Amino acid sequence: MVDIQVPGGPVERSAEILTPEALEFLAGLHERFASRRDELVAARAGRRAEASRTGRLDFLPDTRDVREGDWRVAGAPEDLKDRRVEITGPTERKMAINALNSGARIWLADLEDANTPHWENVVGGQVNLADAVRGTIGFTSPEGKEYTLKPDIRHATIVMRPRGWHLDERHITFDGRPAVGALVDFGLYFFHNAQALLDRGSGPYFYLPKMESHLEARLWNDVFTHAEKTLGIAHGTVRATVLIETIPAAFEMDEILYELREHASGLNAGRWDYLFSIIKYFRDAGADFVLPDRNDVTMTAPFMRAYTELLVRTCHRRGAFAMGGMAAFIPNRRDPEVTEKALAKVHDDKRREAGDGFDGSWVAHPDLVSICDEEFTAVLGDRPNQLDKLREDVAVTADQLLDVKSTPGAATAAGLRAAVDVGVRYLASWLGGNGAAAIHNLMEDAATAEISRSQVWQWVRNEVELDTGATVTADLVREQLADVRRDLDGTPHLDVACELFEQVALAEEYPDFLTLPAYERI
Ligand SMILES: CC(=O)SCCNC(=O)CCNC(=O)[C@H](O)C(C)(C)COP(=O)(O)OP(=O)(O)OC[C@H]1O[C@@H](n2cnc3c(N)ncnc32)[C@H](O)[C@@H]1OP(=O)(O)O
Ligand SMILES: O=CC(=O)O
Ligand SMILES: [Mg+2]
Repeated sequence: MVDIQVPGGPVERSAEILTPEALEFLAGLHERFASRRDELVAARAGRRAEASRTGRLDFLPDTRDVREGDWRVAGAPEDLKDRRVEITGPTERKMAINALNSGARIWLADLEDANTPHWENVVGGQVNLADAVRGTIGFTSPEGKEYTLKPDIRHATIVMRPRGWHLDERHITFDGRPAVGALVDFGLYFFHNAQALLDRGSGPYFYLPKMESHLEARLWNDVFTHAEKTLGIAHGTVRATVLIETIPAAFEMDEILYELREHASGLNAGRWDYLFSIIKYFRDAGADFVLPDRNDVTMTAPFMRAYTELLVRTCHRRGAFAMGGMAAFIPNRRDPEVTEKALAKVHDDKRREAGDGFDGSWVAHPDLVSICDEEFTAVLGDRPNQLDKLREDVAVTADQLLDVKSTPGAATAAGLRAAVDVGVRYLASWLGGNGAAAIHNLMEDAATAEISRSQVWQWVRNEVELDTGATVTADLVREQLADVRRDLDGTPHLDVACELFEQVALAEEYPDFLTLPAYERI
């Protein structure tokens, strides 16, 4: 008998979610899969160190048969055939309703980049998802505004994103060991909703983040198969879209789809974590891997083009959906000038993706749904997707995926200041329970904040010279941090945010994820 404890204690409506049966189901997942997860996460460091030492990664020789073989992923269920617009957002109650009502085809219900895993958010997110699945979700704002699902419209199909493999959930323990965050998020959602979703003509659909190898995808596939069998749900009911958002995963797109082929729906070009991963992977590999200011690195940089072209090519060859990523520009309903610029940038981004062959893309805000829809509809016409656009013209090499040094742009003092400023502001927001925030009119979340702090770490390590002639040193960063702290005086959680920023941007030993030390502080 596994000893199941919930040190997180009761929160609003937790009794509906943390039922004895649901906890037993989680214990079963934990027993079967937690140690494999530990081994896979531990294996990441060795591969990373070797890539950094050699400055190389390559397609795997052992899986050539998979890359060259003729196989396809499972067909799409009806409500995943048209994915031209997907709105992402946290599972907070009001935003959940707004997302479902937004006109987007899909709502990526995010327990990951956009979520702080406060226990209230973890459980509250599951409460909101269960109500959303059943169509009963409602909310009254403190100002008295009523939110309900609009009648007579198609509500967005729910695709839930659990945490990545690296995070624990310490508010549930099994034999004294913290639960695996990803298994808690997946397990609770699947346990409570898989059958209810099927009864409504949908299904249990997932986005899978931050994987670094096809073996991690195999683990997810085994989790799905076990969960389906345990609850008597037909094998192959789950559909998963995998974010290709780490540099090693870009070398294993075929293999990842192959492992999940009975459950796979597609791949997504998660551009922000991808940039973070490249910096992280090659942070100590020398000047060839040093990127310019974050805002200079656009999707037209050669290495980003190589990545997205390869993703579309790989997906369509396998009958899988190729999903575009997030333009970080967001409108500001109080500032028409900001809004106009944001809309133009998002138009450009979605137009490029639709032209490249993507089947749909992400938006961060309801006011952007119509733009993404317009750009994809202009290319798709009456077709629900463009899986038939095979992109046989594309041939991408390892060198192209790793060609960071051809990225135009410069490392500037303003860029350094922005990285410190955004990093601290985001951490303060995250600590307060908001994992996504509008900062200087850009959407910031865990992935974009990872770029900021990793870039600072890399610039210090490589003694990068800025446009002003100054060399980036830990002392220079500390000066910037002191300025930012003065600017933000009075911001909730500022002291801890600054301490954390210093830790994740300047520690000699680079922390793998900023959310790991940050989780210790909530
Ligand atoms: C790298 C990646 O992983 S990207 C995916 C993860 N990131 C995300 O999902 C971020 C999603 N976006 C957001 O969280 C928000 O848009 C933010 C935090 C960036 C900005 O939010 P706000 O400051 O509230 O924006 P704003 O004030 O313009 O919102 C206007 C309305 O739109 C709603 N809204 C804004 N974004 C969303 C969204 N993504 N989903 C649903 N509703 C939304 C707000 O709740 C608000 O509703 P109301 O008028 O009923 O009060
Ligand atoms: O999850 C998406 C990303 O860009 O990161
Ligand atoms: Mg991401």
